[in-house]
Amino acid sequence: MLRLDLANVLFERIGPKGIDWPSALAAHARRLEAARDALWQRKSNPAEFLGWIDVPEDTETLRRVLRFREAQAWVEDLVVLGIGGSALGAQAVAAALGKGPVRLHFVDNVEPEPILELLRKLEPSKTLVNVISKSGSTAETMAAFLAFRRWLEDRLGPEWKRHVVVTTDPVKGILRPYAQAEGLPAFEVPPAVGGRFSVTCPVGTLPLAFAGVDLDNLLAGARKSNEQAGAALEHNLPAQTALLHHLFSQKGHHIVVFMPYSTRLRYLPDWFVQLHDESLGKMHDRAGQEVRTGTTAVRAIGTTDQHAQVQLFREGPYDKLINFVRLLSPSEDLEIPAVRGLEALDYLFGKSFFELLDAEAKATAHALAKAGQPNYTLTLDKLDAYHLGWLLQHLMWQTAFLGELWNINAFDQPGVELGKEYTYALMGRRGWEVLAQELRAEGVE
Ligand SMILES: O=P(O)(O)OC[C@H]1O[C@](O)(CO)[C@@H](O)[C@@H]1O
Repeated sequence: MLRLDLANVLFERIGPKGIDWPSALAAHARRLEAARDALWQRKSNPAEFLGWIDVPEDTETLRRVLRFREAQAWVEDLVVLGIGGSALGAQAVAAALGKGPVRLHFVDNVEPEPILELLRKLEPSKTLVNVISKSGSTAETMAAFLAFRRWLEDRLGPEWKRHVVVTTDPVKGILRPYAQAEGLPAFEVPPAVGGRFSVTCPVGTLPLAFAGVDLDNLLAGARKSNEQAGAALEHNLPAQTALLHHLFSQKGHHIVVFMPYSTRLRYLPDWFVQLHDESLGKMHDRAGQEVRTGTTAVRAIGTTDQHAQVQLFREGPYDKLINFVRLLSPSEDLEIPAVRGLEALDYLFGKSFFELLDAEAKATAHALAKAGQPNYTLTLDKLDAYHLGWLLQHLMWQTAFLGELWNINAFDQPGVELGKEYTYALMGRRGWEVLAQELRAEGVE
């Protein structure tokens, strides 16, 4: 189960900063129901970018992915060339559930030193490169592809083609025709699925197949979230958490801390940050009015960040809503041993590490509540593919519901374009000479 514990957002627990949940839910019932119905109705229209709702149903594509993985038994290292939504989902799930033996590497930056370090370490004949770009135009990913393709060809000759697999849009961009011309295997990012919503399609499943993740259960978990997202409000978890975010943003809580108590989930906040920020930080609403929506997602990991950020979360401004994620059981546990001479630590003797982790999560949530800092907890029975798939899809639904509540398009990202265009100009790309001149006049060269 994925459950919501909202005790620490209620008046009774956190005082005047809190909410009266039953009344809030009743007051927003019609809006939330309208949002739910609108999302389900619009999903068949590709222009709405709601294709991620149906992707977990597509077990046929998953079978193709798994067959491809089985046919590449020789792979020892898989290098993912992708950025943002084309890397973060697979990275988060692989860190949480990856079993090996294939080692995964994510190249999502263009800093030369780490790329060189990786290239020096890899054995080309045992390496498969998965270039992932929906648009096929992202400079970082394309630069990495040019470098890895050359590296493979220099070392393997014409054999390099066995070592590349492409994941891109079925028609748009330059990667699809290139893959066809070179005879490279290629998988699709469905046109109606944006990068940050793509973890359950081959963008995520192909690398995760090499990481040994139980993908049938990952998709089954995502389908469970779909079931909830279509349900009546009292069972509709994403509608409820979206409402929490909406209510607290209205109260001036413009920061959302996403804090799983798990090192295995250490990359999940990175995935959430892109999902949340790129989807919800918008200048205009659907009617074209300037609205400047959004709350800023912040990454944190429990218990680690108790010793870095919790001071601020407790005593700093009342501008945050903290979303804890807590596991209810460990996959394995370790006893903390008793040691003579260290009796001052006897409160730990004989307890387990999981007990300590759990106590710290509850203690921190309550300490924040005592200070009037609103926080809620999503609990997962355990960390497995099913529950993680459920959580990922839940967070996508939450984002979609918030987009509806704020009347914005949660599925585009116009704000990143100008920076890309300036980069083209600075790099001397053909066709961008005028912009390059403008930049020079503005002192940017
Ligand atoms: O898959 P692509 O097209 O390379 O895009 C990578 C990322 O770049 C963005 O388009 C914008 O930064 C993200 O939305 C996306 O996840």
